[in-house]
This record gives sequence, C-alpha cells and structure tokens, in this order.
Amino acid sequence: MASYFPMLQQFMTSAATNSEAIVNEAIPIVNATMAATEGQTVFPTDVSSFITFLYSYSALRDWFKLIVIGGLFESCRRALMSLYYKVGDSFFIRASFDQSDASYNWILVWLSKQPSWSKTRDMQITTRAGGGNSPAVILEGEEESANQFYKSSRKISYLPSASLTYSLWYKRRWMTITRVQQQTYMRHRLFFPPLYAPDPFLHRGMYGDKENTLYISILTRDHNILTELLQEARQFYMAGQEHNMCIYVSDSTGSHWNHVACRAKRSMRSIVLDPGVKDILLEDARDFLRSKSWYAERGIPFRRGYLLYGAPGSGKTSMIHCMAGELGLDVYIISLSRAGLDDASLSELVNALPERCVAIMEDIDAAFTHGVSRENPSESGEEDAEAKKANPGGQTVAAPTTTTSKLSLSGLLNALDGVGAQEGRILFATTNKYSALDPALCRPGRMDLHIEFKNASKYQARELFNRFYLPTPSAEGAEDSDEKETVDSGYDTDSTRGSTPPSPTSDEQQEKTEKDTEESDMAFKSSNNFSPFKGIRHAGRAPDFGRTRIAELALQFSDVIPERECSMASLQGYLMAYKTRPVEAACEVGAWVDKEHAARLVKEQQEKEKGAVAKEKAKDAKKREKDNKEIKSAAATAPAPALAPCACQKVPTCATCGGASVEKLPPSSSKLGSPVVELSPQASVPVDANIATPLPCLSPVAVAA
Ligand SMILES: Nc1ncnc2c1ncn2[C@@H]1O[C@H](COP(=O)(O)OP(=O)(O)OP(=O)(O)O)[C@@H](O)[C@H]1O
Repeated sequence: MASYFPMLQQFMTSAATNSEAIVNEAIPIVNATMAATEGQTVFPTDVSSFITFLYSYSALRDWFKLIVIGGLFESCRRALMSLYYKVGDSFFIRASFDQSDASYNWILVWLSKQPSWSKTRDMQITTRAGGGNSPAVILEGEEESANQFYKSSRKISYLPSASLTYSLWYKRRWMTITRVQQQTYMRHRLFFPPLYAPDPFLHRGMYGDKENTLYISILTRDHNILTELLQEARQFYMAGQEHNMCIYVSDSTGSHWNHVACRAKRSMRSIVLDPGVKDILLEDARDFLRSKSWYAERGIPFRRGYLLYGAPGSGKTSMIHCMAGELGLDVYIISLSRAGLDDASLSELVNALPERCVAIMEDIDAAFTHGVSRENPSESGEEDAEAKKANPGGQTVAAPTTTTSKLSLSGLLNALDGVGAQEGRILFATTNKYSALDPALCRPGRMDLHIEFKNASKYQARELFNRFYLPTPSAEGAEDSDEKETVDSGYDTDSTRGSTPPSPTSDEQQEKTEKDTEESDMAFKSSNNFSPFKGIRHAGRAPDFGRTRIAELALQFSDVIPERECSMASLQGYLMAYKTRPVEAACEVGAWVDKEHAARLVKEQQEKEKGAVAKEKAKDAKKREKDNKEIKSAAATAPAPALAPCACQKVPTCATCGGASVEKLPPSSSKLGSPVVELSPQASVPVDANIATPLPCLSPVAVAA
C-alpha cells in the first residue's frame, strides 16, 4: 500500500499544477490539515484528510454516489433472489443422479415409460444405448426390431437434451428433470493420489471425461414421493433386466467401473458338467447370499471366493456367467493383466464393487507368470530365478519371469480381503495352471471352494449332443412311424424366413442342404472380396428329429469320444461344423477323433522336443555356470601359479617373450606341497650359450617335482 503513495502524490502534484481551480480549492483544505511548502502540493497524510481531499473533486463525488447506490441496488436484488429461491426451494424436493451410479439408469428407464416423455419435442438421439458410458432410453419396439434384422444392430434411443429442463407430472405433483453434462477436469493420480483426493471425480483420466448428471425437482414437501419415485424407477429397471445381466469393466484409469453391456442371461442347462458340479456351486452361492447375519454374528467377513481351475475350454467362464444370471447379480470383470494396473488402483476397484455382485478374475495365473510377485515390483525381476515356492499339494510354483505388471501379490491379497474389500461380493477366479498359484491366494477365506473342470467325459459329450440338436415337438410323434424330417435349424436363412417350410424326407433334405450350401458358396466366392477362410459358416437347415432319435445319435456320438481327452469347446466346435447334419456328426466323429488325436500327438511331440532342447540348454547353462564358479573359487584360493620345471632345469630365453628366470621355491609355497619352479618373465636370466634353440614359456601349472 505504501508504494502507491508516491505515485498518488505525483498524480496529485500534476493535477494541482494543471488545474488551478482545483489547486485553489484544494490548497486551503490541504493547508488546513497538513504542512504545505510554497509552490509544492503536499499529499494528505491521514485518511480523513485524504477522503476530504478526494471529495473535493466533484466527478469523484458523483462516482462515489453511483457506486454506493448501485451496490445497494445489487445487494437488494441478490437478497431478494436468494429469498425467492429459499422460499421456492422450501416447496420442492431436489435430487441428483450421477451417471456413474446405477440409479441414473433407473431414472432414464422410468422416464421412457412416462406418457409425457413420448410427446417431448427436444431430445438427443443416441445409438450408444447399453454400451459405452451413455445409457439411454431405448425406444419402444427397438429391442425387438434389433433382434429381428441382421442389418442394423444399433438401437436408436433418446436422451433428454443436455441442459434442457423437462417438466412432467408425477402423482399429481409437478416435477422437472434436467440433464447436465460437465467435463470433468483432469487431476492426475500422480499429483493427486487417491489418499488426498477423496472425490471420485477427481482422477478420471488424463483429459477428463464427460459426466452426466440428472437433476430432479418435485413440487412437494413430502419425502415419500421421492422414495416412491425411486422405488418405481428401480422396479421398472429390474423388470427390464429380468432376462439380462449387466457387465462392468474398469475404466481407463483403472479405479472406476464402467457399464459396458447388458447380456441375455445364459441358461444353466446349456452348461454340461459332470453330475452334481453345477448344484454344488449354485447351492453354495445361494446359501452364501442368504447368510449375511450368520457371518455377522461370527465376525467372519461376508465374502466368498471360488477358484475354477482345469483344462482350457472346459466351461469355466461360461459357468460363471450362468451363475451370475441365475443369482441375478451383475458381473464385474477385473483384468489383472491390464497395463498400468497397480496395487492402489486394484484396491480402489475392489472397494468400489457394489455390495452384491459377481467379480471375475480370469486367468489369475497369467498375472503371476507375467510378473506378479510378493516382492516389490521393481525388485522382483532380479529375484525371479530364486522365486520358487511350494503349494499345499507339493507342486512347485512357476517362477515369475518378467515384471510387466505393476501389481504385487501382496497388493492383490490386500485388495481381496483388506479392510476396504466389499462385503457380500462373490469372487470367481479362473486358471489353467492351478499349481502356479501361490498358496496364500488359494487359502480358505480368499478362495473358499476349488472346483476342477476336466476335459469332456462320455457323459458330457452325450449331453452336449442332446442339447445341441434340440428335438422338435412336431417330430416327436412322427419319428416312431416313418421318421419324417421337418426343417428346423435355429439358423434360418433370409429366403425361408416367414414361410412355413415343407417337410421333405431325409434324402430330399440332405440334397437341399447341399444345394443351398453350394449356392451360397458360389455367391460368396463370386463376391469381390472373396478370400479363402477357415471357420464355420452359418447356413443351411437342420432336420427335425424327435427326442429318441437325437438320443440314439448322441449315444453313438459319445461312444466314440475318448474319456477326458477332448475339451468341451473342441466338441462344440466340431458340432458347429455339422450344425444342420446330426447324422453325419454322429457318423464322422470317429475320423475327427483320430485326426485330433494325431494332431495332439504331434503337438505333444513338438512340445517334448522343445522341452528337451530347453532342458538341454538349461543344463548346459548350469554346467557352464558351475564351471565358472569353480574356476573363480580356485583362482581365489590358489597360490601364485607355478610352472613345471624344464627337464634340464635350465630355462632359456623364452621363444615368445624373450627372457625368463627359474626360481626354486620353498615346498610350502606349492599348493601341492611339492617343490615347483616359477617362471618370472620380467626377470632376465643370462642365456645359456649351450642351448641352441630357445624353449617356449612354461605353462602355469603346479606340478610335483
Ligand atoms: N461344459 C460345457 N458345457 C457347454 N459348453 C461348454 C462347456 N465347456 C465349454 N463350453 C463351450 O466352449 C466355449 C468356451 O468355453 P469357456 O470359455 O467357458 O471355457 P473356459 O474353461 O473358460 O476356457 P479358458 O480356460 O480357455 O478360458 C463356450 O462357447 C462354451 O459354450
């Protein structure tokens, strides 16, 4: 403040010289309050004189009045507005719904059911419903039309326009809905670690995402109205989701869950396991969900973990999805191999799980072989070779190789059962390498139930066939008489859709199928972008067999399948190649099994050879390492190298270095305890003239004299 005074003083001085009137007016006042020197305007030194000095300017006086009066008016306006809002607010109930919360979707679905919504004239159209970050109100009939036609799989849906306020009536109360879209500002985890940034919106990614929030205001003072609205919205939503389950994955920052899709629930019947396995899993999970108070009474954390391990393609993932559907829970997929996932973000992810859900960690062993270790991630790479542990079954743990993940095993264990771990969650972990898992991860409390999934048994093969070629009721009665086949493939083509198909005999049907296949092959090849491909085309039609016929074929099929040799996925793949030809599927499976067997033998042989080569290499490396170690330790403990004496005890000039001396060493200086001679090339020894040819240097070995 003090620094402004000289400037003001200067300004005043110049003002005084420029305007005599002002000076004349000012001087008496200034004279009255301060000491003035002649010919020089003196600036007021105290506040009251300064104000008086300013007030002496008429323009300043007017400005001052304006400021005071304007300020007074603005303050009154603000006070009145705030009073108005306060009074208005007291008649309203307001609620907000963040997009990241499930209730946001409830309100959107509820909104779609309101008659007034269908009359709205300002809306945003989106085709991202059910996926991405933008759930929207799917139009009536869109669901069905998207299922019926192949051409467009994107459903059109409406969203309330951003920043527009919609008004409608709910239970004779006037209410408004506004959707506000905001750009979340970048706050990087590096600068604002979660500890210091409790607000979930603070670390959403480098550049920030668009966040939607719905604001609802209801003209009522009755809170029950809002509760009723929420319950109704949830009911609408649940009713729509009865046959679906939602899938969530972590977002790019790895600390929040994003809704990615809603999938139709898969029927438990479609999974074929050995008798009893499905029941064990399902009953256990149901029992767990019913036992919250039981856990609370005993102080046991209300969590359950299942470890599904075994052969690839044996149905582990499918089983988890079926169970989630059966239990009516949403699925949260935790990808441990996702780049950048570290202990802190995994912990945040697990803490952000809802109370009842199914969390999946697929291929949990992959996380280990890619570097999850108990050690600090930065150090573990160096200790890979030594990092071998034994599991309860006595098997050796695969040592972590490289450290690409920032996740440590202790971080994973803490996330699973740390203080913040969500209550009521069911965790499923899958692995193909059970023995590679750390015992700490598999212990009860983390993985309570371990279930092995094996390759297909004959029973599974038969059941798979039965489920693959579903019998048609119309053929049930007819099959006993003449086994007529009607058309039903489940994959009907465009040309036949909507028309009632004829019922040709088996031969006719076969011919037709082949013809169809040929025609579609030709059409496909004649198209410009034809390229040879591997795979199974969806075309053709299946004969309509009754239950008995299918069962016969299934038996024939399963008889040929060797016990526990083929995976269920490979059997399903085989049947897909014969999806419209069950008879051929049953007849030709023998050839397929032989082929698979031969391929497996070749693969095993190759793997064996690869393994043998790797083993040989490892053995060589080990031997080399051992030799090096021995040489090093011998060099460390051995005395100075001794040389074998020359037979004549006269060492001539070396042929290579040109000079040498022979010293008799005392016996104690020899490692072998024997007298040795040592060559010291630096010392010069007179050359014996009698020796005509110089000898080469002696080799540095200690020898017995
Ligand atoms: N027991 C089974 N019953 C019915 N279908 C099965 C079964 N096992 C596998 N399949 C089919 O095989 C395919 C692959 O199955 P899935 O992904 O569940 O196997 P997985 O054990 O999880 O394999 P991976 O270990 O390689 O992840 C799915 O399409 C599924 O329908």
